[in-house]
Amino acid sequence: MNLKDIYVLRLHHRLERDKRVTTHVALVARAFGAKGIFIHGEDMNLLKTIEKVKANWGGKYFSIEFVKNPKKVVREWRSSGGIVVHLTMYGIPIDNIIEKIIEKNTKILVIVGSEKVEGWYYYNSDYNIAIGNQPHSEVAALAIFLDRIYKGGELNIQFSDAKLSIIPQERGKKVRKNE
Ligand SMILES: C[S@@+](CC[C@H](N)C(=O)[O-])C[C@H]1O[C@@H](n2cnc3c(N)ncnc32)[C@H](O)[C@@H]1O
Repeated sequence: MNLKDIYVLRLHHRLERDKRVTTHVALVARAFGAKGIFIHGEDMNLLKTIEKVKANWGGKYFSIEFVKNPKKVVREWRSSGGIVVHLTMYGIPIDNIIEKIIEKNTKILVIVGSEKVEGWYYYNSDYNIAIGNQPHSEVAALAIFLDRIYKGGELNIQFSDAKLSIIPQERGKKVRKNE
């Protein structure tokens, strides 16, 4: 599967409160076909966790960048020709817009929030997209967005640099060590 130029911007990572959720956002981003993540904040434990996953399971290209100014990331993304998608329960249903986004065939920055998201992001994103209009989770929203973009193909991602690969089993666990 060819990966698209998709990056995630995780807003407002609070060290203690969000450490697990932001880690899960990054894990989903890598596993389901994003090329990297910008995290508003800094968290060296998160970095260590994701680097360890990359070292064992592959995807060394997957980038993690901690940023102090997420608005600058959005501005620069748009001025370099990419589109910005903000995932929010207040947005337009994904089914109404996904084909248009796929057709644009350009790089995508996907914004997910943590606590209340500032109005600025609603007005400076190209699309405010709802994954259903109920409140749920940034992890679920990102997973479903990537799944719609790749139409399910992301579930078959193979990382050519993986040291470990799973051999699927009906029961039990089988892991192969790659040369
Ligand atoms: C726990 S929610 C908090 C939302 C916050 N109350 C707000 O006003 O934006 C954290 C993030 O999950 C994502 N999210 C939650 N429900 C969503 C939905 N139905 N559709 C799209 N994204 C959603 C959004 O990115 C949101 O910023």
